[in-house]
Amino acid sequence: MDAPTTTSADNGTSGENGARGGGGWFTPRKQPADGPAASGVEVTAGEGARPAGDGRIATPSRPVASIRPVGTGAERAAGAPPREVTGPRAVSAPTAPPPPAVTPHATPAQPAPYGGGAATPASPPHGFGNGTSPRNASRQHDATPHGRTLPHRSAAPHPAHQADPALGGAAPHDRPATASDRPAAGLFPGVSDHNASPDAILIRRTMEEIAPVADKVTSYFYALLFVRHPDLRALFPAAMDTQRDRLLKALLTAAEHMDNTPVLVDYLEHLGRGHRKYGTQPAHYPAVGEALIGALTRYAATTWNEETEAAWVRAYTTISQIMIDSAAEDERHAPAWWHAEVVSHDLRTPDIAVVTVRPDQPYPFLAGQYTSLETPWWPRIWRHYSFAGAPRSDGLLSFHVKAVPAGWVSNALVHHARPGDVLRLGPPAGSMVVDHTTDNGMLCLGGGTGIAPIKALVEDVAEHGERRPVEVFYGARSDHDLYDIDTMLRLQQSHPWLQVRPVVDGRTQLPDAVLEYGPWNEYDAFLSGPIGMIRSGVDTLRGVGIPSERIRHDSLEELVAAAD
Ligand SMILES: NC(=O)C1=CN([C@@H]2O[C@H](COP(=O)(O)OP(=O)(O)OC[C@H]3O[C@@H](n4cnc5c(N)ncnc54)[C@H](O)[C@@H]3O)[C@@H](O)[C@H]2O)C=CC1
Repeated sequence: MDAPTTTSADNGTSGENGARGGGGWFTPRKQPADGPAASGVEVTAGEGARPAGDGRIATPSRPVASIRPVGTGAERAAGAPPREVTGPRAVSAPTAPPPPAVTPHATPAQPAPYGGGAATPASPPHGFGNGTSPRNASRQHDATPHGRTLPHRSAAPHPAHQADPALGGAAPHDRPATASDRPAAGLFPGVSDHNASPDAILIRRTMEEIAPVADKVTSYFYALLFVRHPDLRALFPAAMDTQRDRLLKALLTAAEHMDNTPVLVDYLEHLGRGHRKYGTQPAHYPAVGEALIGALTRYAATTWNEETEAAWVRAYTTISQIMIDSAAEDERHAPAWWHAEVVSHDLRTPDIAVVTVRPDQPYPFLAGQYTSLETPWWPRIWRHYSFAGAPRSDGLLSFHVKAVPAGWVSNALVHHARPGDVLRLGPPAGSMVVDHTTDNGMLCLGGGTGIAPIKALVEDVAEHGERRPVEVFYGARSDHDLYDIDTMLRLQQSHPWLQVRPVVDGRTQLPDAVLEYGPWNEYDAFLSGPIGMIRSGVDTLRGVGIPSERIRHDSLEELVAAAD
């Protein structure tokens, strides 16, 4: 799953209503000179195109000429000139999968053409705050010959983060809490326009306007993208369902945290690194940016004007640059993905398997993190799975997988994967990790297969030789579903500081079970499991006096995406 947040939340879904699957045709307000009309095709809300014939051509009001790649951060640092890109059509066809989840792309090397001023390294978008590059503001940097900066970064995953009060909870390692992680109270309930930058206000207004037609916006975005760059379509998964939802969520996240530079930069850097496994190249970013602006132009008609467009171009340009730079930096010390051979497959129940793999090269991660995983049966469909153990000396990695109805990846892993099969793994992510700088007690709630990262945390504490109290509540629907209880009880036998309490549904459910024990106000809390459990768990733990910033769990949004 993903970064921790302490907010209670909805299920993180959006854009699911209505027109999914591409109903209708859409008519643009204007027809650009070199858009789909020029190529004789018409954009639909689906994912393809057909020959134009009745004038219903869907494109942005004008080409987004400023959205252009400038190469990798490494190239720029080496003094390489920006690539020659004259407009949307000049972007060369990519050779590998483009960005799945995210939005923006482009780079700040040329003035934005929309009257909003230039988005250049020397003149960063004010939407990111006070004339300071978001990258500059977030951490220490090395100056490059071009005046841009590159962050210091180690090959290892981030250490545990301290809480970020801006999020009301643990700081995100990978992504900040999104609007969808919050109780419904408007699109950006935790955000006020007071003190917001002008660009942030404009962008949020756009997001508010498109929210009711989010699914159409997303479909139209992909239609524009694939019409203009048909070669990109084959590089996305055959089924775009989850993909389409992720776009808007990424936008919401970026928009919500537009003025929270450290949070935004952390999120985008993670996103940039994560996109390497899709084969995303700098040249893909302009293509996506053009499609994004085209879709917003079409569906944010009320709030859209030159000023708003300029704000989006600035924001997108900066967002893209951060992602491109972080990918380039990551490339210096980590592969884009790992191959991992299945070495054992242990079917614990008819629908739960413990799958152990051997990566083809060292895989550094922290206990409590998760990875993204692709099976050979469903190419380009990636799902998140938490590591079910702390790093091992033999380098093996284990995952607990439950096959869920209609879950492509989970069913493949439980019912088809066998020793010898080769999977692909993305980079580690997530910050539900142990803070070894404190000796606070740890209260851990694991529901169902959510026990996997809890087991990893326990092993991590054991390996550090700490004697802090660790209390694990392991929830399951029945005795039979406590598929890993033997392992947990063995750990308890070995470690006097560990208490494991199985909680089988009945008189009480998992979060409520903690009320019979305690006090917990001196504990750090870790929640892992179904979304409903995490939501009610957060409420319960706050209720017993654990401050929000000491409650950690993975992103609810990613948990939704992981649920198949
Ligand atoms: N890092 C993480 O957060 C991880 C999350 N997961 C997620 O955990 C889930 C596990 O699914 P299953 O094994 O089928 O679990 P499940 O649906 O059988 O639930 C397990 C237990 O969680 C508790 N629970 C479930 N829903 C609850 C609710 N609404 N309120 C309070 N307590 C509730 C109950 O005690 C239940 O017995 C999956 O959705 C998976 O994606 C799995 C691994 C890691």
